Amino acid sequence: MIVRDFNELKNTDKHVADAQWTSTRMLLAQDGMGFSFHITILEAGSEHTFHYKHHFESVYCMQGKGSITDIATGETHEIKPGVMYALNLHDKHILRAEEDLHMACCFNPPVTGTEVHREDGSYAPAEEVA
Ligand SMILES: CC(=O)NCC[C@H](N)C(=O)O
Repeated sequence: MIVRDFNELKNTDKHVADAQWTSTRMLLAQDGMGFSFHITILEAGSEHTFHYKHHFESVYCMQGKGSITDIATGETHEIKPGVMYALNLHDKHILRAEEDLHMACCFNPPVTGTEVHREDGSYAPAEEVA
Protein backbone atom coordinates (compact mmCIF):
# COMPACT_ATOMS: atom_id res chain seq x y z
CA MET A 1 0.00 0.00 0.00
CA ILE A 2 1.16 3.50 -0.75
CA VAL A 3 0.11 6.25 1.65
CA ARG A 4 1.26 9.81 1.06
CA ASP A 5 0.43 13.17 2.56
CA PHE A 6 0.03 16.14 0.23
CA ASN A 7 1.27 18.45 2.99
CA GLU A 8 4.55 16.51 3.24
CA LEU A 9 5.07 16.12 -0.52
CA LYS A 10 4.71 19.89 -0.92
CA ASN A 11 8.24 20.23 0.48
CA THR A 12 9.87 17.65 -1.82
CA ASP A 13 10.84 17.36 -5.49
CA LYS A 14 7.36 15.90 -6.11
CA HIS A 15 6.17 19.50 -5.92
CA VAL A 16 6.86 21.42 -9.12
CA ALA A 17 6.18 25.03 -10.03
CA ASP A 18 5.76 26.36 -13.55
CA ALA A 19 4.24 29.45 -15.14
CA GLN A 20 1.37 30.34 -12.80
CA TRP A 21 0.67 26.78 -11.73
CA THR A 22 2.07 24.35 -9.21
CA SER A 23 1.59 20.62 -9.08
CA THR A 24 2.22 18.02 -6.41
CA ARG A 25 2.63 14.57 -7.88
CA MET A 26 1.02 12.13 -5.45
CA LEU A 27 1.68 9.15 -7.77
CA LEU A 28 4.10 8.86 -10.69
CA ALA A 29 4.98 6.21 -13.28
CA GLN A 30 7.54 4.58 -10.98
CA ASP A 31 4.77 3.77 -8.49
CA GLY A 32 3.47 1.19 -10.98
CA MET A 33 -0.20 2.11 -10.79
CA GLY A 34 -0.67 2.64 -14.53
CA PHE A 35 -1.68 6.26 -13.98
CA SER A 36 -0.23 9.31 -12.26
CA PHE A 37 -2.18 11.42 -9.80
CA HIS A 38 -1.52 15.11 -9.29
CA ILE A 39 -2.89 17.97 -7.23
CA THR A 40 -2.54 21.03 -9.43
CA ILE A 41 -3.22 24.62 -8.41
CA LEU A 42 -3.66 27.19 -11.17
CA GLU A 43 -3.22 30.79 -10.13
CA ALA A 44 -6.15 33.22 -10.19
CA GLY A 45 -6.08 35.29 -13.37
CA SER A 46 -3.98 32.78 -15.31
CA GLU A 47 -4.73 31.15 -18.64
CA HIS A 48 -3.14 27.95 -19.95
CA THR A 49 -3.18 26.20 -23.30
CA PHE A 50 -2.48 22.49 -22.93
CA HIS A 51 -2.57 19.69 -25.47
CA TYR A 52 -1.75 16.28 -24.04
CA LYS A 53 -1.41 14.50 -27.38
CA HIS A 54 0.19 11.42 -25.84
CA HIS A 55 -1.82 11.12 -22.63
CA PHE A 56 -5.39 10.86 -21.48
CA GLU A 57 -6.15 13.14 -18.57
CA SER A 58 -9.11 13.58 -16.26
CA VAL A 59 -9.33 16.56 -13.95
CA TYR A 60 -11.66 17.14 -11.00
CA CYS A 61 -12.19 20.62 -9.54
CA MET A 62 -12.06 20.66 -5.75
CA GLN A 63 -11.97 24.42 -5.22
CA GLY A 64 -12.03 27.67 -7.19
CA LYS A 65 -13.71 29.00 -10.27
CA GLY A 66 -12.81 29.19 -13.95
CA SER A 67 -13.55 27.81 -17.38
CA ILE A 68 -12.29 25.43 -20.03
CA THR A 69 -12.55 25.93 -23.78
CA ASP A 70 -12.38 23.00 -26.16
CA ILE A 71 -10.39 24.51 -29.02
CA ALA A 72 -11.75 22.05 -31.62
CA THR A 73 -15.41 22.87 -30.96
CA GLY A 74 -15.10 26.37 -29.48
CA GLU A 75 -17.27 25.25 -26.55
CA THR A 76 -16.56 26.76 -23.14
CA HIS A 77 -17.58 25.04 -19.91
CA GLU A 78 -17.70 26.46 -16.42
CA ILE A 79 -15.25 24.94 -13.93
CA LYS A 80 -16.32 24.92 -10.28
CA PRO A 81 -16.12 22.45 -7.40
CA GLY A 82 -17.68 19.13 -8.39
CA VAL A 83 -16.98 19.49 -12.13
CA MET A 84 -14.74 16.96 -13.89
CA TYR A 85 -13.42 17.08 -17.43
CA ALA A 86 -11.80 14.19 -19.27
CA LEU A 87 -9.62 14.75 -22.31
CA ASN A 88 -10.73 11.53 -23.97
CA LEU A 89 -9.91 12.87 -27.43
CA HIS A 90 -6.57 14.35 -26.34
CA ASP A 91 -8.46 17.61 -26.63
CA LYS A 92 -6.44 20.78 -27.00
CA HIS A 93 -7.89 23.22 -24.50
CA ILE A 94 -7.57 26.56 -22.76
CA LEU A 95 -8.00 26.57 -19.01
CA ARG A 96 -8.74 29.89 -17.30
CA ALA A 97 -8.64 30.44 -13.56
CA GLU A 98 -10.83 33.28 -12.27
CA GLU A 99 -9.99 32.19 -8.73
CA ASP A 100 -7.19 29.81 -7.71
CA LEU A 101 -8.27 26.45 -9.13
CA HIS A 102 -7.46 23.38 -7.03
CA MET A 103 -7.60 20.33 -9.27
CA ALA A 104 -7.05 16.60 -8.82
CA CYS A 105 -5.67 15.15 -12.06
CA CYS A 106 -4.98 11.65 -13.42
CA PHE A 107 -2.77 10.89 -16.40
CA ASN A 108 -2.71 7.68 -18.42
CA PRO A 109 -0.03 6.72 -19.26
CA PRO A 110 1.47 8.04 -16.05
CA VAL A 111 3.96 10.89 -16.20
CA THR A 112 7.42 10.24 -14.77
CA GLY A 113 7.76 13.68 -13.21
CA THR A 114 10.50 14.90 -15.55
CA GLU A 115 8.23 16.12 -18.35
CA VAL A 116 7.98 19.77 -19.25
CA HIS A 117 5.33 21.26 -21.49
CA ARG A 118 6.58 21.42 -25.05
CA GLU A 119 5.79 24.34 -27.34
CA ASP A 120 2.71 22.54 -28.65
CA GLY A 121 1.31 22.16 -25.10
CA SER A 122 2.06 18.42 -24.88
CA TYR A 123 4.19 16.24 -22.67
CA ALA A 124 6.55 13.82 -24.46
CA PRO A 125 5.18 10.30 -24.97
CA ALA A 126 6.05 7.75 -22.25
CA GLU A 127 8.58 5.94 -24.47
CA GLU A 128 10.64 9.14 -24.86
CA VAL A 129 11.05 9.89 -21.14
CA ALA A 130 13.12 8.01 -18.60
C1 LIG B 1 -4.93 20.96 -14.61
C2 LIG B 1 -3.96 20.17 -15.40
O1 LIG B 1 -4.06 19.98 -16.59
N1 LIG B 1 -2.96 19.63 -14.70
C3 LIG B 1 -1.98 18.86 -15.38
C4 LIG B 1 -0.93 18.38 -14.49
C5 LIG B 1 0.19 19.35 -14.29
N2 LIG B 1 0.44 20.14 -15.46
C6 LIG B 1 1.39 18.51 -13.92
O2 LIG B 1 2.29 18.38 -14.75
O3 LIG B 1 1.42 17.95 -12.83
